[in-house]
Amino acid sequence: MTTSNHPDHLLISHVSIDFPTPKGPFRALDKVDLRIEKGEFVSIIGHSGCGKSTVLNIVAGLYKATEGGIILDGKEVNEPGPERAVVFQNHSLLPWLSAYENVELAVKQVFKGKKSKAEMKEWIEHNLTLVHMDHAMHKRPDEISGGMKQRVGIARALAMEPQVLLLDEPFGALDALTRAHLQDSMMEIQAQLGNTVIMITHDVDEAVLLSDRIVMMSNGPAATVGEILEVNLPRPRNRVEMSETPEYIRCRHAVLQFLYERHGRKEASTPKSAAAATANADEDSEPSGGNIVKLNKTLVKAAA
Ligand SMILES: Nc1ncnc2c1ncn2[C@@H]1O[C@H](COP(=O)(O)OP(=O)(O)OP(=O)(O)O)[C@@H](O)[C@H]1O
Repeated sequence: MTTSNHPDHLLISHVSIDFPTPKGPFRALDKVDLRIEKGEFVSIIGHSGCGKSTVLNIVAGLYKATEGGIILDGKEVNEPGPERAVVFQNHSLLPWLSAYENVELAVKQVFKGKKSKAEMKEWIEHNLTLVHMDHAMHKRPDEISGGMKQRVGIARALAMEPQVLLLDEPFGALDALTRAHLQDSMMEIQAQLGNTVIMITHDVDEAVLLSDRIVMMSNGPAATVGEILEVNLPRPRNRVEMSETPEYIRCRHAVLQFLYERHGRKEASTPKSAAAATANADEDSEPSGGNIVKLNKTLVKAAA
């Protein structure tokens, strides 16, 4: 874990949220507390619907906590800002713009008046190169693969020079091989830039491979932080070499046990043992259509 003189770089303090419903307020989160250090990579894992995206949306400033709040470097944040960039599961690129132009939009928003035209061009190209998209920067989203689109989304977020990168299942829609490549790229980028990252995932191996700490959430309603696991694996991490180390196996087992033995979903008809369970916490989740609806809701809010 990165050491820092600012242990409370990002503070999620006593966050609760009630959503209005026809039957009255629905408490989705109850007293979520989390302290994150600068440069730390934290994953949030939990069963579908427990409130992971809600936590991320509150940190992003897209949702407002009913109680408690978010403090970044000593200042309360309650609206979106470029210092907290979000990458969603399904890329949110504008289809009529090239990869370069999509990144340019964000860069202009943040650096207008601060960087010259030439500096902006260099910065956009630098960020696209960082995610290995320099060869296709003038292609439009419909001309590139899903993995490449996610890379552009990550470049766009990084180009805003955020202090905190918020990743909402960034690799969830990708095939296993592309997902592995992007996970490796993400580790390289984070080693280079030292961003603070909060990533939501359903994938236990992804959480163990990438994280300094894994935050395991209890089931909702009124979900909260159940347990926090420290991943004491040295960096740089190599997925093949690491997969058989005792620490990797310990972490993987701890997460599976939390998810399937201590916090198994109540509605699951047959209880699963940690050993029998797949490493993907999404196994019990709702159809992905729910996620798409939720994503659209978030994007509409972000655009408003
Ligand atoms: N805008 C909203 N209005 C009402 N209820 C909401 C709203 N957003 C989320 N919820 C509810 O809050 C709970 C947490 O939802 P959230 O999307 O944060 O869960 P999640 O853990 O991210 O789920 P998944 O893993 O399926 O993406 C769910 O019960 C959801 O139905």
